[in-house]
Amino acid sequence: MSDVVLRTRGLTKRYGDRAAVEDLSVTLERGRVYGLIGRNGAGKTTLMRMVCGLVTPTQGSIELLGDESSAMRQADLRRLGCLIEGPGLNPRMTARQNMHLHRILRGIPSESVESELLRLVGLDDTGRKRAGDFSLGMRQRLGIAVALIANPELLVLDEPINGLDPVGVVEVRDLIRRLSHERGTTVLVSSHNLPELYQTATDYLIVDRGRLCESLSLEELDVRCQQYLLVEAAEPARLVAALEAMGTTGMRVMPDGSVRIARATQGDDREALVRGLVARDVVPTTLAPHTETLESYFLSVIGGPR
Ligand SMILES: Nc1ncnc2c1ncn2[C@@H]1O[C@H](COP(=O)(O)OP(=O)(O)OP(=O)(O)O)[C@@H](O)[C@H]1O
Repeated sequence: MSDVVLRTRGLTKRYGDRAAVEDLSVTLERGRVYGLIGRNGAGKTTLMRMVCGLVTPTQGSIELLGDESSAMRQADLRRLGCLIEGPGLNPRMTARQNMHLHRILRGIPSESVESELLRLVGLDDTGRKRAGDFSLGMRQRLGIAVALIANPELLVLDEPINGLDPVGVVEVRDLIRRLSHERGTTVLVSSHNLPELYQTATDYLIVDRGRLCESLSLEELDVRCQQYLLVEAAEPARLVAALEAMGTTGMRVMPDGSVRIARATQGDDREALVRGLVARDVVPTTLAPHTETLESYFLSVIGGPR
């Protein structure tokens, strides 16, 4: 069985002459949790809507579970569950009745799936309480249970923790983790809460202005988020040339012209660094140790706040 669950190639969605998503190619593998990161309007929801067949791409292709077609077939979409822009629940129905309704609508014969999923999301003891009286966290979990009704291999969640209190956030996080660990479900989840995403995702997709800026695993992120020395000078190009001439390793030039030097590779001989730069007629205006977080890494990739 292939480990690739979803592959997009050159995926583009234009509204008028504006591209919401442009030439975006990603590969999602089985059992991994992909955190989709981008500022407001970056194209996250549009990408998710295309993946879920809710919006037709202007260009490019989506291959779901090895099956490629510009308009994905209904059978493929059954293997995909999504929670985009709030769960489609009937507020007058109980959790069980909502599950029952969606099971019948999706044509799933096995009734036992209702109890099984309600147990999985921790809503098996809500009895006669109606969904309209649930907390936001309970509603989100019920929405996820509904999205899971056809036992999908890919689950797409657009900002599932938006508006949740800390308890609700932990509940959704635990649920996502369990789904990937215990069921091998692949999850694509967007969030603006980067510290939370850091605890949930195994991989990160950073998008900006509709384009994929970077795709990296948690392990790669951790390597990059190690401690580093931030070096800045009045003329970034001369700074970089001087550092290269000094044989500096583990160096990363940022969009703002600053340079990050991984301390693991270069050590922490700041004095030698200053001497080397000054000898090459470059005076560092900043030379300071830093530790990167997912948040600062994200900002460094997209070029900082606009
Ligand atoms: N139906 C539509 N018609 C016209 N423009 C749209 C439509 N849907 C999205 N857009 C535009 O596409 C761009 C990307 O929007 P999208 O909702 O995908 O971003 P996002 O990353 O999900 O943002 P947010 O984090 O605020 O939810 C935005 O400029 C938005 O205005």
